Amino acid sequence: MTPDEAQVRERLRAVEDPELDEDVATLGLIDDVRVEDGVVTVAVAFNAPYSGDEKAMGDRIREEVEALGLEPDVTVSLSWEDSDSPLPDVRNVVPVASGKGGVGKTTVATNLATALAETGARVGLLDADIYGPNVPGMIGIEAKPGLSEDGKIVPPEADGIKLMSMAFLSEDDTDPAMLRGPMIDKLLSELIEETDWGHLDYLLVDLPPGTGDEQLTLLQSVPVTGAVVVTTPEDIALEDVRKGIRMFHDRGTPVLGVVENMSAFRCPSCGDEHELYGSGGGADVAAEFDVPLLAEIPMDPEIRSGSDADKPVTVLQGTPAADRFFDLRDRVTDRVGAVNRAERAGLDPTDPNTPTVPSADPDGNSGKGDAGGGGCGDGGTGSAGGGDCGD
Ligand SMILES: Nc1ncnc2c1ncn2[C@@H]1O[C@H](COP(=O)(O)OP(=O)(O)OP(=O)(O)O)[C@@H](O)[C@H]1O
Repeated sequence: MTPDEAQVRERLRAVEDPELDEDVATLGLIDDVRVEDGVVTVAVAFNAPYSGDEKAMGDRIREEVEALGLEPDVTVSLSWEDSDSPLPDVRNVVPVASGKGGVGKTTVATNLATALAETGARVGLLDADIYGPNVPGMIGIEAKPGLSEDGKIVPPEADGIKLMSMAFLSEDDTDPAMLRGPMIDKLLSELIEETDWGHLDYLLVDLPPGTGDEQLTLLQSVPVTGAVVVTTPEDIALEDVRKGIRMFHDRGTPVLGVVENMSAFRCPSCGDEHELYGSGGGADVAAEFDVPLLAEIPMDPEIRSGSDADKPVTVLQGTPAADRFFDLRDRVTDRVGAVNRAERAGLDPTDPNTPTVPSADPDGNSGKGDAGGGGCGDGGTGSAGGGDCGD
């Protein structure tokens, strides 16, 4: 006799979530199961396109369905969509922040954006660094934004990334560095909401350094998935990064993790790495706040010349520096997935490493949305090129 939906759900208890230490059915991540003509359609509540963990879980679900003698069709459900959000078509907003200036925040944001775009993810980058909006230069975008028929700003695009920057504003006699308080709030909100981003898997935001009003404006105006916090290893930077992490946690915003930049000097001739400013500071701060250390990126002339030549180093494949950023991308997508799934499961998304008994109904009847939305290969939005669930 063909197994029914309840039996399939029971079988899916064998699929463990690697971050939340619980199975996907118990966590309430199976939105729907349908059995029809030997095909099982499973709609999963995953929302981190190109996350290796979510791809692996998709593969495991397929294996379990096949073991029941049925053909699997794993799709991403649309239950994540939030029509009340000011950015309903943007799946994940990820600010890149730093406690102090000059630590390499923009370098990390631009390289992370190009590394994400390299996978095929739909990526936007908002350069909200009011005091030094330098992303267009670093990423090599010369085109200016356009205007759509319905009056929205159309961001220029390069290397698969849509970019909006405070730098574009200086064209109309407005020096962003002269702006203060409410004007900054207004401009930032406009840049975010009046831009026609289209469907995005990830919108990265290069925040101004520090822990002031501009950062808070952003946190208030859009639903932030989680922040990447960048620091250098020396003590003074670490003190500032602590403030940054506290700011996010005080507002209930998850911190995806810490990036220690310029953690050592990579000698271009011998390839060895030499610690100039000490090491392990980023790891210590990450441990102190119980968030992951996402990457240790050495000071590398390739990274520097990449920014100077308007090409993030991740556009060049196969260099040691590019590989660090590809690893960072993989960690970030997995963490985005973990934070989203923790929230979905009723766990504390600011602390997904500490699972508690989930409040979700173990039968998966979360009551949120229905299944059958876009397949795992299309990011659940119906258009091409999005999420990857192991197809
Ligand atoms: N790992 C690295 N190796 C070599 N050079 C780097 C590295 N990270 C950043 N740089 C260089 O350091 C300079 C400052 O970096 P970046 O502009 O990214 O810092 P920032 O934190 O965004 O600064 P700001 O606070 O001014 O916005 C740039 O010239 C960049 O190319």
